[in-house]
Amino acid sequence: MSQSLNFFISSSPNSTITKQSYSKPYAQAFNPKFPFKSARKSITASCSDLDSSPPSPILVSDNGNGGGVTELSSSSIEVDTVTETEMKENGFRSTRRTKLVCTIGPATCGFQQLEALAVGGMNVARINMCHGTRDWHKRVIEMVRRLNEEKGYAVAIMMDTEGSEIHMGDLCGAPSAKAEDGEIWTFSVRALDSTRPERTITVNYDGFAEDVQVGDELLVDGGMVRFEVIEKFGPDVKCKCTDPGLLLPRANLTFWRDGSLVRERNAMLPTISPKVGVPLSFFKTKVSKSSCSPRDGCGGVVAIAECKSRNVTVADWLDIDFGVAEGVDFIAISFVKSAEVINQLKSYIKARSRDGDVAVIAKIESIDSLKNLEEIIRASDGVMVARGDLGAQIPLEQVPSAQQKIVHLCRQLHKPVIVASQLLESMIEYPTPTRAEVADVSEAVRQRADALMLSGESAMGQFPEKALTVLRSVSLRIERWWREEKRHEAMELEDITSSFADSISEEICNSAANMVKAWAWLLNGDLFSVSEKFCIFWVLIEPANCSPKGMQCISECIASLHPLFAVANNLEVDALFVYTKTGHMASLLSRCRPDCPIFAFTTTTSVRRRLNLQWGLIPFRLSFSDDMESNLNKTFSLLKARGMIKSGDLVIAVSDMLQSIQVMNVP
Ligand SMILES: Nc1ncnc2c1ncn2[C@@H]1O[C@H](COP(=O)(O)OP(=O)(O)OP(=O)(O)O)[C@@H](O)[C@H]1O
Ligand SMILES: CC(=O)C(=O)O
Ligand SMILES: [K+]
Ligand SMILES: [Mg+2]
Repeated sequence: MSQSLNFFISSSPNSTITKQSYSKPYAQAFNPKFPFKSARKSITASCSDLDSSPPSPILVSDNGNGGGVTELSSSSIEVDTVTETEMKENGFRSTRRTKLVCTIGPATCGFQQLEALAVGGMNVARINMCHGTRDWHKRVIEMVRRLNEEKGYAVAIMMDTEGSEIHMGDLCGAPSAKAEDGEIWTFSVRALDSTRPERTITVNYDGFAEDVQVGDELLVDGGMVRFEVIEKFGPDVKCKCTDPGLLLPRANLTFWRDGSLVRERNAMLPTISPKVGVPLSFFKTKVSKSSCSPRDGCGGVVAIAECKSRNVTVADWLDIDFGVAEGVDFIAISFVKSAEVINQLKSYIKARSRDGDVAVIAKIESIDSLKNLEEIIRASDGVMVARGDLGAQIPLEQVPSAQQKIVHLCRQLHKPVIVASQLLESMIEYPTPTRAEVADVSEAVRQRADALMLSGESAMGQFPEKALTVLRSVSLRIERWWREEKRHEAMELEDITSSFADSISEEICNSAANMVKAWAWLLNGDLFSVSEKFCIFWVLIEPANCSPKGMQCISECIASLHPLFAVANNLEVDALFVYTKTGHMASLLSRCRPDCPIFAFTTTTSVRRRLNLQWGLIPFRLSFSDDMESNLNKTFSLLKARGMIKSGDLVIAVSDMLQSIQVMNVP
C-alpha cells in the first residue's frame, strides 16, 4: 500500500483555523489508526495502471523560441539524457547538486566539442563579448540550441558583457605569448595591423598612454604577468616585465601607483560601456523608457566624455540587444558598481524581450561592487563572484573572504551565485589539476555555491573536457561528504518575502526541506514502526488567514514540526518534487539546500533552462494542471516507465498552484 502524508494549506470557506486544529491532527497524524475521511482521493487510487504505461519519448523542445508549451504532448516529459543516465546508474539521491558553467571559446566552439561538454555536465554555456565577433557568438548560440533540440539538453546560455575594463588587444592570432623576465614590451593605443613590431600589444582604451605614469606597475590578468612602466612616447608605453608569465589575447589590464590601484577609468566610466557606433541620441533618452534603443535616432558616435558628463550609465547596448534578440537566458554584467545599472537594464530588457525572461547576473569584480554589495544582489537575478578582476582590484588575500561573504549573502537573499575564475587554471596547459586547485573547487562546493565556472580552461585550454570532469567529480564527492558528515553546519535562513502569498510559499518550501529530515526521524524513531507509516495530516486555513493572527497560526503550525527536524540523522526522503510555472517555488526549495535532489517540473523550456543554474534542481519540462493528484500520478507513471524512480521511493511534493506539501511513497 502506498503511504501518504498531506500537509495542505488552502483557503477553505468552510473551515476555521484554531490552535487546536493543529495540535490535535498533528498528534493524530502519526497514529496509524486515525480514522481519516477525506473528499480527496488517496494517491494510490490510480496507481495500478502506472506500470503498464509505455516508455515516454523525449520530445523535441522549442528551445529556440524561449518557451511555451505548444510542442509538449500531455503524456511526455523532457529531461536530458545525461541526467537520465546518471539517475539510472547512481540512483537519484546521488545526482550532482552543484551546477557547472563553461566559457565557450576556440577550444570548444564546434558542435561535437559542445556536445562533449553537455555530456560532461555543462549546465550553462557562457559567451564573453570581450572576445570574438557577434557572428561567432551567434553561431555558438545556434549550436547550443541545436544540441538542446536534437539531444534533449537544457543547456542555458549566458552572455557576458565587455564592461568598462581596460584590456589588451589580440595577439595577431596567436593563442598566447610568453613574457620573460626583464623583456621590454610596448603597450600602444595606436591601431596596429597584424604586421606590428615584435613584443607590441595594443590597448583598447585611448586614454591609457595619458593616464599611466613612469614607475607605475601594470598588471595583466590581475597579476598573472607584471610590468613596470619605464618610458612613454606619445601613444606608446614601454614597459619592463618584472613577473614573467603567459599573455592571453584581450587580457584585462590594471595599473597601480604607490601600492594602490589607479581607479580613474573604472570609477568614471559607465558600467556598461557604449561601443563605437552607438548613436548619441540614445544617451539623451532615459534607459528605462521602452522607446530607447541604441539603434534609434541619428548615427553619431558617442564620445566617452559625453557619458561621463551626463553621468548616464549606458551599456554595451548593441551586445545586449543582440543577446535579447538571440533569446539568451542570462546576461552577466561586468564591473557593476551599483544597483542602478541592474535596475535600468532589467527595465530595458522587460520592454524589449518577448517574454521578458532574460535573467540579469551582476558580476562582483570591483571595489565599488563590494561597497554596494547588498543592494546589487537584491536588484539582480543572480551573482557571479568574478575572482579574476576582483583579485586585481583588492589584495589577493582578501578574495577568499569576499567570496565567502558574497556566497553567503546570495543565499540569504535568495539569488543564485556562481564562483568563477582560475578554479582549475593549470588545466589550461596540463591534464591534471594542482592539489590547491582541487581544494579551491572543494571550498566553493562546501560553501554551497549554486554553480562553478570554467573560463580559459574550457575557452582556450588544452583539456576542456578533463577540466569539466574534475569539477564534476569534486562536486559529487564534496556534496556526498557534506550529506554524510557536515549537515550540522546548515545555515539559518532569514525570511525574505514581504507579501503574504509569498511568505506562505517560502514557509512551505522551508518546511518541505526540513521534512526531508523530519521524515527520516519518524521512520527511524522508536515511536512508529515502518509498517505503520500510513497517515494523513491536513491543515485547512481560512481566507482570513491574511490577518496577522492567521499568519501566526501558520507559523505556529510549522514551528510545531520543527523539533522533529532537528533530530534527523539518517535521510530517507529520496526526492522533493516541485510543480512550478515560474520556477519561483523551485528556487525557494533550492535555497534550503535540502539533502535530497529537487525534481522541478515546469511547463516552459525557458524556465527549465534558467533553473539549470540553481543548486540541486533537476529541471524537467512537463505539462501539468492544477490538479496535484493527477499531476503526481502522471509524473510517477512517466518517470517509472523510464526507470528514473521506482515503487517505494519516498517523495515530498509541493506546488505553486496549490499551496500544499504531500509526503508519499511512489506506488
Ligand atoms: N570567444 C573567444 N574567442 C577567443 N578567445 C576566447 C574567447 N572566449 C574566451 N577566450 C579566451 O579564454 C580566456 C578566458 O576567457 P574568459 O572569458 O573567462 O576571460 P576573463 O578575462 O576571465 O573574463 P572577463 O573578460 O569577463 O573578465 C580569455 O582570456 C581568452 O584568451
Ligand atoms: C569572470 C570574470 O569576469 C572575472 O573573473 O574577472
Ligand atoms: K566580460
Ligand atoms: Mg572580469
